[in-house]
Amino acid sequence: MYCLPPSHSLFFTMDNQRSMSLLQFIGDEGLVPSPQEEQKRKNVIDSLKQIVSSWIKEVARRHRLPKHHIDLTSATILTYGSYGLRVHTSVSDIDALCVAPFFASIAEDFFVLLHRILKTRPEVSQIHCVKTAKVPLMRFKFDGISIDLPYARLNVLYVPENVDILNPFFMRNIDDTSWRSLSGVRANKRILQLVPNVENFQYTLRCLKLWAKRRGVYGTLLGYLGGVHLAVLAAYVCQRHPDATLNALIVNFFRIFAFWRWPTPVILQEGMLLTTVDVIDTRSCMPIWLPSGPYEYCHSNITRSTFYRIKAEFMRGHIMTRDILKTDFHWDNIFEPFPYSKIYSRFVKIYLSTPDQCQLGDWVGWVKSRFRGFLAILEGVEGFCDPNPTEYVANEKTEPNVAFYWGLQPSRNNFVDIDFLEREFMKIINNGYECSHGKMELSILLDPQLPKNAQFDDETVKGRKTLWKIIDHDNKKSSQWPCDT
Ligand SMILES: Nc1ncnc2c1ncn2[C@@H]1O[C@H](COP(=O)(O)OP(=O)(O)OP(=O)(O)O)[C@@H](O)[C@H]1O
Ligand SMILES: [Mg+2]
Ligand SMILES: [Mg+2]
Repeated sequence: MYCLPPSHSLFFTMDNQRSMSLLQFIGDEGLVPSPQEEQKRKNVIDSLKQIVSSWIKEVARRHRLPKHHIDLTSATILTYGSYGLRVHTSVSDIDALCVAPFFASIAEDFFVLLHRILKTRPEVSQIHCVKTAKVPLMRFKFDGISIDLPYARLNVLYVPENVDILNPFFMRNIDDTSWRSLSGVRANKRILQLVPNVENFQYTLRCLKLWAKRRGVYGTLLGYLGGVHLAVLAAYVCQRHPDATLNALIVNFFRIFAFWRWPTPVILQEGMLLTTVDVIDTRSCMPIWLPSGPYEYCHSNITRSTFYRIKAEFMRGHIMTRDILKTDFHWDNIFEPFPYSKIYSRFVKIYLSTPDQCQLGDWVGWVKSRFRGFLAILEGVEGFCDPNPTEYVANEKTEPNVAFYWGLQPSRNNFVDIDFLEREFMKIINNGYECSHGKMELSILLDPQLPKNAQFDDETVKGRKTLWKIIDHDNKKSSQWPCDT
């Protein structure tokens, strides 16, 4: 238990020092966007609000609503995700929910008309629709910033600009898709209401997101933790330690979750709303409550292997942070990139390419959205697999490409029926894909066969090698949630 004897001033000094050096570390890492970057994001959101305001008038006209209804009607944009929690970095996406009145349909008015309007805007590029996901959305760049734009309809004619979607009035008789789309906004709002000190929570979450990315355990599509999972875990620690410093919150995070008795669900305290008997989520080995409704859980693709990896990382964090008097303590070590090439001697390489650069994003995004199925097959064959979320690009190849290297355990005979794996994975990929196909090749590599200059561990990352480069995970990712049908 991280508990300080009040008289022990050395503990307080060390605790404060570590908090200060962590704040310094966050600053040095450039995690917090500059005021200019923030202003750019605000401008983008204002523009989106204007676009949906005039779009909804046009929709009302097309539906032949009476003139006074057309004058009255309105739609808005609500931000959520890491931007809504104010824990985004300069390369994070903006998760922006379009909320409109009941008469604007998702199939025609949102995915056709609004799509057309957005497509003609000079600021918009790379726009595409993800219609078959649990949370259907449009994804595009606006002035270079990635936007996820899902859609919800409320049973009203006029949606106030800052509509309070925690108010049951607005949630009456809404359809399932709208409910799911609204749950991200609702969850964010509840989290911010439930934490005792929002600023402490935000700093803690920023640190945890960086830690999870560096340690290779960030990304729902790969079976790891997403931003929303970490937000709830961070909020849980903040609730239990309302007066703790930043250092103490991080220390407590590792301590609590290193010893958590999964699958006991992580549930934020909020009065007597929940009874654990009612809400146990039996499908996930790491159930984390989504605070948008009493029976909702964060969606998760965690597998046996990734569960093991995440738990090992919690324990590593605990062991490294538990001793407040440790003299050679440096935050750099906690956030050290996971050294794949030192840990694993075998890898499965997933190589994806397209003839054309502009097809690559869609192809890679789709294949990533099918990783869950491939992971299950690979785990069945190999027993264990560590899906390193980092995307690498082979610059020596002429075709646009992305490669993944997932760690495998040593095997006695090293035989893997790669053709079988490739066939099975292709079956999963082919199911439902409508755009033009790229190439997908699987191979098994032993450690010495890794591309010499790939940035696999901390030393090479610091070495800034040029032949292979890492695509920034934030920048290049396709959202974990929407593709996950
Ligand atoms: N697995 C999930 N289960 C439930 N809700 C999810 C899940 N993944 C995403 N969401 C919802 O969508 C929002 C945006 O997801 P997104 O993938 O953009 O992550 P994020 O929290 O914004 O972090 P990042 O900074 O990586 O974008 C989340 O905050 C959450 O409300
Ligand atoms: Mg996001
Ligand atoms: Mg997103």
